[in-house]
Amino acid sequence: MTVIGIVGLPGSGKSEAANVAADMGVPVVTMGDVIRQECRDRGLDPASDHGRIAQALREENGPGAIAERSLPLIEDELAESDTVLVDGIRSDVEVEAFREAFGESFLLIEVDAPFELRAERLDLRGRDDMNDETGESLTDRDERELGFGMGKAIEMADVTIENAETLAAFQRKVRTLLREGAEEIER
Ligand SMILES: Nc1ncnc2c1ncn2[C@@H]1O[C@H](COP(=O)(O)OP(=O)(O)OP(=O)(O)O)[C@@H](O)[C@H]1O
Repeated sequence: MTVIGIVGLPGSGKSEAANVAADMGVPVVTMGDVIRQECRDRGLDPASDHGRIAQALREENGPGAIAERSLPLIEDELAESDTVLVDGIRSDVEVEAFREAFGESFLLIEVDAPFELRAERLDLRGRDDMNDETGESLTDRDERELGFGMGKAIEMADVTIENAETLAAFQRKVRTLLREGAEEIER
């Protein structure tokens, strides 16, 4: 059994790593789904209330709340598949929740790409890499994510995958790591 978590700054390539897993038949549990479900349970619209409900869940049930609520979803997938990938980890507290639940079977992967490449890939060009739709610059977004504890989560990673070359090269690295990581833990 292997549970693989993915961390990295905005635009580093976390979703692309999850896509590789899905293409390999590895189920992907997205922690955002927990928040979207909670929005619906509270009669709210996930599109507009996602951020507020994520914050409310953490305030009401502690900083590990979203990780805790994703555990049953992961366990359901583990009933069918030896490896499951978890996308959406935002903090060290969440990493600790997964380490507690899965012990040595939890492998944390960091995806890393330089700021300029992340800005380019997120199509944020011009002054201070501002996103015209949200009015938030990539610098601000990085700071917001680091404020949640993403920096500490990244420091806890077991493996780093660099994503500074082509998408095909990155996909190859992720495929290799998904295969080798699983084998290593089974040994
Ligand atoms: N090596 C690469 N070459 C070119 N484009 C890439 C590469 N890696 C990722 N991208 C593209 O960059 C964008 C950001 O990648 P992705 O969505 O995987 O990042 P993320 O870490 O999930 O970001 P976020 O935190 O914003 O959800 C996507 O459009 C993706 O297709």
